[in-house]
Amino acid sequence: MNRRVLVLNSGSSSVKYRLLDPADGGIVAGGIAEGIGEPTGRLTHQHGGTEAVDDDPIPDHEQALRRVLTAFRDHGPDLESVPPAAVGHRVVHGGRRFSDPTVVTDEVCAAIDRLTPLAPLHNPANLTGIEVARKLFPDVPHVAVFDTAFHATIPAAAHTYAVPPEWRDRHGVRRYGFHGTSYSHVARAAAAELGAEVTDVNLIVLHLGNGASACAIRGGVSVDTSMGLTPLEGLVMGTRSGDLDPAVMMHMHRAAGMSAVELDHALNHESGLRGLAGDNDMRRLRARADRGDRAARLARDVYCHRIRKYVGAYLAVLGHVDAIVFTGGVGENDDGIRAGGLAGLHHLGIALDAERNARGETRVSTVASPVAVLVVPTDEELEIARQSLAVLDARNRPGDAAPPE
Ligand SMILES: Nc1ncnc2c1ncn2[C@@H]1O[C@H](COP(=O)(O)OP(=O)(O)O)[C@@H](O)[C@H]1O
Ligand SMILES: CC(=O)OP(=O)(O)O
Ligand SMILES: [Mg+2]
Repeated sequence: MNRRVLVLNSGSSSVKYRLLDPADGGIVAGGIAEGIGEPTGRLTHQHGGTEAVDDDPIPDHEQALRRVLTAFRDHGPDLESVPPAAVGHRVVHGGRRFSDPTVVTDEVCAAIDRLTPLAPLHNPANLTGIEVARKLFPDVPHVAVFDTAFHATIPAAAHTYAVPPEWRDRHGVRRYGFHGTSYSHVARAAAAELGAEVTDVNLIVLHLGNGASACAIRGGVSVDTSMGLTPLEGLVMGTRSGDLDPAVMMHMHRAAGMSAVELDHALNHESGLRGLAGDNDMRRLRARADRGDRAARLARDVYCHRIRKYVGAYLAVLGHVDAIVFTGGVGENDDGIRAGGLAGLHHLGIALDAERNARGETRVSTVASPVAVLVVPTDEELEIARQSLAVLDARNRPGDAAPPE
C-alpha cells in the first residue's frame, strides 16, 4: 500500500517540500520553490540522485505548487498517477486550540486564519499553502502539524507573562513556543543515543537554525522554551533580535518615530546576526571571524552568551539534566558555537571534548562529563510525515470514535 506523505513547509517567499516514506524515513523526492512573488524565482527538484533547476519567476504560491507538481511529472515520481497517501503541512502557530496534529477542514482553516495576529509572518503563508494544496489534491487527506503543539505541556508558571489580565484573557498573550516538531524528533533520537526511553530523560535542546530556540524537556515533554507569543523572543537568531527590554520599542518609537510595522520589521528582519554583522549566514560569519573581523566576532560572542544564559536557566528549571543537545544548521555544524555556548560550564558538570566536538561526533562531551553533550540532526519533515500518518491511522481504526476535528 502507498504510504508516502507529501510534506509542505510554506513560508512567505518559499515552499519547501518533501515526498517521503515514514516507515523507513526514505526521501523519495524533494525540493524548494524560492523567490515567490519576487522578480527572480527558482525551483530546485531532487529525485533519484538528480537535481533539476528551473529559473522562471514564480508569481504566487498557487503557481509555486503547480510548478512543484509539474516538476514531479517531468522529473518523477508522477504525483498525478500515484498521489500521496496524505499531505502534511507545517503550521507555525496553533494558539491555545491546536495541541495535536489535526485533519484539515474548512473550519480548521478558518481557525488557523484567526490565529494570524499571533503569527503575522508565518500563518498566512502556511494557510495559503494548505488552501492551494487542497485544491490540487482534493481527494487526499491534509493534516496540519503545529510548531506550538509540543509545548502544550509547559506549566502555567512558565508560560504566563506578568501582564494585565485582559492582555492574557482577551488577546491570548502567553508563551506558546515553536520548533515543536523538531524538539519531538530530536528528543526521541537523543534518548535513543543515551540508551533510554524518552520518558526517562531530561534534556536541554538547542535548535539553532535561521530561527533559533532552546527547550527544557523533562521526561520527554516540554516544560519551558525560549520563544514566546511569537518566534521573536529568546536566543539571537539569523535576523531576529531574541530577548530585549520591551522598553527598547517604546524608546525607538519616541526617539526615532518608528511605527509598530517598522519595529516589527526591524526586530524580525534586520536584527540578530544581520543587525550585528550585516549577514545572517553563520558560515560566512565564521569565516569572517576567523580572519579577525570584529563585527563578526562580536556577533558570535553575543550569540554564544545568550545560549549560555539559557543553558544555565534550564539547568535550574530541570534540576537534573541527562544531556544538552545541539541541532539545526548551526547546532549541527558549527563546533565553535557549541564550544562558545558551553564555555566555562565545567563546574555545572558540562565538559566538552575539543576533538570530538571539532569532528562533529554524535557525542561531543568527555567520557567523564556528568552531563552528555550530543549533536543530533533534526528532521522536521519526517516528523510531520509520521504525525500525519499517525492521526489518519487513528481516525481509520475500526471501532474508534471520530476525532473531534
Ligand atoms: N557548516 C556550517 N557551519 C556553520 N553554520 C552552518 C553550516 N551549515 C549551515 N549553517 C548555518 O545554519 C543556518 C541555517 O540553518 P537551517 O537549520 O538550515 O535553517 P532553517 O531554519 O532555514 O531550516 C545558517 O545560518 C547557515 O549558515
Ligand atoms: C518558528 C520559527 O522560527 O521557524 P523558522 O526557524 O523556520 O524560522
Ligand atoms: Mg529550520
